[in-house]
Amino acid sequence: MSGAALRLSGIACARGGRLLFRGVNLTLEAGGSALLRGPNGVGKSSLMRICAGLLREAAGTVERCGRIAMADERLALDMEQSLTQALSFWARIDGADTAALDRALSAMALMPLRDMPVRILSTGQRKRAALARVIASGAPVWLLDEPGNGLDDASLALLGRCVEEHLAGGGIVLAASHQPLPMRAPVTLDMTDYAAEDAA
Ligand SMILES: Nc1ncnc2c1ncn2[C@@H]1O[C@H](COP(=O)(O)OP(=O)(O)OP(=O)(O)O)[C@@H](O)[C@H]1O
Repeated sequence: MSGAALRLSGIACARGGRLLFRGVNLTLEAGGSALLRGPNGVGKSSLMRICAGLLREAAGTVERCGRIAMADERLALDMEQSLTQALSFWARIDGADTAALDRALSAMALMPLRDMPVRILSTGQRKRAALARVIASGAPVWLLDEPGNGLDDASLALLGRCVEEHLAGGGIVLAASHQPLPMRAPVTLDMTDYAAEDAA
């Protein structure tokens, strides 16, 4: 994963014709992590989507080196399939092999649930499944939007271990969260510092 990077320069974001924030600069190189903080509606998810290339920036530049995997509130797993089948769909797209998927399932303590239909999984189990997809992808750049939502203490600790291993292997993690996350010394961006005057 050496060579992974995410570089934001002078990023501004407008939604619904309203300028939300501007002037966001952030450079993450291999092994780097950052945490986005700030109140509801300040634009954390919007910035994540700009980083993923899912939303166009109103100004500035985004430089991405390495594939990106994102986990947000959208589960994007087929409810009618078993957890393994649903994750295998993405593993094929991501170019991940069965061993990588099994490692990700184990990392998120999902092995006992692997044959369960996605629709019966609990909130926290679904969140762990979404994280397993990111882990299995092998993408160096992880974008985690509220990854701790619904996770109990044990699952949060699992997430912390996965993040640590990913960073140690030269990966990059950008997370947005209202709750403390088990990340060691991330760069912290308070998005209120970048709020546009006309943002409500
Ligand atoms: N598709 C859209 N069209 C117009 N406005 C939008 C759209 N999506 C989001 N917004 C607005 O953009 C603003 C920022 O939303 P965003 O989800 O980025 O905030 P956030 O900081 O992640 O909030 P939260 O802490 O609640 O998750 C909000 O005011 C929201 O209503």
